[in-house]
Amino acid sequence: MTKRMLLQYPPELEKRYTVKETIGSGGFAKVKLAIHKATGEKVAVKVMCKDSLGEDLHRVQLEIDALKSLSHRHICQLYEIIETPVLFCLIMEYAPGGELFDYIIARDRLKEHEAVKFFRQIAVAVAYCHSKGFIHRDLKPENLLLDEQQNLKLIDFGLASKPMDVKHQLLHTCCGSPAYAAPEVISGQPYIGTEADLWSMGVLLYALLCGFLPFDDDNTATLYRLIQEGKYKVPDRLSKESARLIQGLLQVDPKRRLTVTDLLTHPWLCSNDRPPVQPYDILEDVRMRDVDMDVVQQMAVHFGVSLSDMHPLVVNWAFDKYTVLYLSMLKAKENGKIVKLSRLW
Ligand SMILES: O=C(Nc1ccc2c(c1)CNCC2)c1ccc(F)cc1
Repeated sequence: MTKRMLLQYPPELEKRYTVKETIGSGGFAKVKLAIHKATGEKVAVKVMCKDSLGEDLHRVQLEIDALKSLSHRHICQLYEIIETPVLFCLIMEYAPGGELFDYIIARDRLKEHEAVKFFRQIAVAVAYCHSKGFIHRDLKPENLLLDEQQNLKLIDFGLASKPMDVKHQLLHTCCGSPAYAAPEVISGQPYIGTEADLWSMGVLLYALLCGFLPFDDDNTATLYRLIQEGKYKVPDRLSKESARLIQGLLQVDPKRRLTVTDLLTHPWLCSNDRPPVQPYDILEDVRMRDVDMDVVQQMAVHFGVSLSDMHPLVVNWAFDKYTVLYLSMLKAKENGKIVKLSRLW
């Protein structure tokens, strides 16, 4: 991060948000907590400095394209994009529970029933991404956040890819975190992204249930060998069903590996009289639902325009100040909060 960036945020950001402390910093991004002034709602602002992105600049475009296309209860919602000649600012849904990684560490490991709850959420989110033609390619507990209801939100599509044919198009880039990377990814062979994501989910499930990684070594070459051998210890305390699911995902041969459809119908996910995982309902995509005209009416008063002028600005879904206001108002409403918008004029 350059010093310069910390001193000045875009006026567009300062005008409508009160930027607070840093809540995360990854490779080429810093995440700040911010308050959306109009609604008082907390948001996360992912700030990326263009000139320090270098060849990663295209990854930001990939992440933006992915986030614009994805709308799901277990994917962190994009609210607004503010771009300047030097910065990208992605205003995202805030997840107050922080990273699943910290949640596991704090408990050493999860009890089976809690792992099932979380893993079902991850499985439906990944199935939805794949159905929309996106591969995540960096599935790990650090990229899964907890919201106020302790439900998971998937973040960080910075390594995502959208091959033309998500099921068959071969990918070549070796990326993601080594410990979660599939054997075919680290061996540099062309690979199918969906299959690689399913391997990562096997590593993730193992980490949830055991509190440590199946393949781990400080020496990267050794770690790669362990992954390619695909041999790992299964602690005795794991149930047979969960061990079988992990085995189905951690198949070195991607053609023998479970698919996300196998996953969604696996006994371990559909066990203990759990209802079968609901197929994605397109009404989950807020853009497919009827517009909440009460919210649009409040927005029209706020901006001092007519309802008929306000409506097209909302359904335009430009991820601008209208999108963030509409989505923040909906979220506040869902959480039972009454938001009184002040008049801007
Ligand atoms: O909400 C986020 N992070 C977050 C939120 C709360 C807390 C943390 C991170 C970490 N410390 C505990 C509290 C967040 C949201 C979107 C995103 F792209 C990246 C991060």
